[in-house]
Amino acid sequence: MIILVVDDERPARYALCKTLRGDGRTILEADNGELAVSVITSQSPDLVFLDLTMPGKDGLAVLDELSSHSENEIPEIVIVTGSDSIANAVQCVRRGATDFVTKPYDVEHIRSIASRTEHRVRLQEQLARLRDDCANSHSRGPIIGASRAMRHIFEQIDRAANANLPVLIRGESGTGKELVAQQLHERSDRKNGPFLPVNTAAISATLIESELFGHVKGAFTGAERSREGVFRRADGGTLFLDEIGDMPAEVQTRLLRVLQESVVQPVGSEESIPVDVRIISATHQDLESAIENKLFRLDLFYRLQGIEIALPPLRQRHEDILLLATDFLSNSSRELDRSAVAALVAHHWPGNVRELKQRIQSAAAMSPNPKITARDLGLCPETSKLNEQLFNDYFDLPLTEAREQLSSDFERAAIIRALEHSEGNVSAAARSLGIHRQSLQQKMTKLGL
Ligand SMILES: Nc1ncnc2c1ncn2[C@@H]1O[C@H](COP(=O)(O)OP(=O)(O)OP(=O)(O)O)[C@@H](O)[C@H]1O
Repeated sequence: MIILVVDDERPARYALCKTLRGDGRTILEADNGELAVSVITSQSPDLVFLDLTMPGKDGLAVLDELSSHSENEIPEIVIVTGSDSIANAVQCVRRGATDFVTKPYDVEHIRSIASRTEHRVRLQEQLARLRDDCANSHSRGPIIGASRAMRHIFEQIDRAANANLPVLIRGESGTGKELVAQQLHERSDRKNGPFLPVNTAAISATLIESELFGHVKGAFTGAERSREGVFRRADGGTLFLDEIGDMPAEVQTRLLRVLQESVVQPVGSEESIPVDVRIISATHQDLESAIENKLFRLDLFYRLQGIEIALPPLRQRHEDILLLATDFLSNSSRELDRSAVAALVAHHWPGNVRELKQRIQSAAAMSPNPKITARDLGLCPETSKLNEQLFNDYFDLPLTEAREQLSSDFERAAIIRALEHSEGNVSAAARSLGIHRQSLQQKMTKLGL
């Protein structure tokens, strides 16, 4: 804790400083109002004992000046005054001072004021730490998640960021693999270097080598100029190789060489150029079966896998769904209604967070009402429920019974969905289902709708 003692009289300052001395306390002194203002603004003391009567800028003027700097928080200020100027001291309290003491002061009273501030400072520090911990446990940069699985991912990001080993990120499409790769880069010593994402599945097999390693002029028909390639462009930074499960075999071989020797050889060149690049790769493919089927090199797999981070699908982390949904809505004035909340939690999320983001953002843009419904999200609660339980409820039944039950459950869900879409208009629902109105009415009666 920092305490500032302001008094123009040296012996008075000395006595107060002596009274206040203690473990963990830094005591600063100022012998005039000007200096007091400058120390308060530059050192941000936690507690100030301010003499009211001083030549030049007195205590009241110091307070006035501090309150005119509205950007700075006024610290806890205790006015020290003679018994003849209590009225002025009261004035000071009105202008923002916390308290006042009269001279000759009681030493124990002064010490108790300091202890009280010390206690407050400690509580504030604890609160700030808790707030940080809390914010930290729910996000890493733009990555949000409160589930146990995501908190584990956050710990892995923290540990892996500076490990300077390759990282292989696995997970279904839309689970946030690229976001994780970015955070690993942002939190590493390489953060001032480039972060280059390359979708290896999107580059044509004929161009991929030149894309990754570059080429020299004339290396092949159409190579009118030499090209650097992403490895050299990412020198000193991180290269994010996405969809590595779809990389052609000959590129796998050359990539392995770069990883083993840290040199690249541009297409058409004999020259080996050293590169310092950290590789983070990602895939949604089952690499083990690709290896078994000789589609992916085992030695390359081991090279890329240095550290493995496996992102769980969204349907396995229900706690994150509403947290993410609320975050995706944060720039809009819309809210989710109860049907939307139920549907979000029940949906199977085949497209993971990408699908959630897209559904929320499009509902927020398109919904005419302030409350977003399940229908605005394109999620009918009945079908979502069916989706979630799909097949699970039927496995224990004999096959023929299961087939009948499944068919009748599906019919019910399809009818409810069609009726919801047509806002209860039976003719329109029948049209969308491709059946006659009477037939739909009979089915509705049978199903008790
Ligand atoms: N935990 C998360 N918090 C916030 N946004 C997320 C999270 N996970 C994914 N997203 C968002 O979802 C979208 C898809 O994420 P990303 O591109 O990182 O997924 P991916 O696993 O790399 O997908 P793909 O395999 O299809 O390339 C992005 O808009 C991303 O910002």
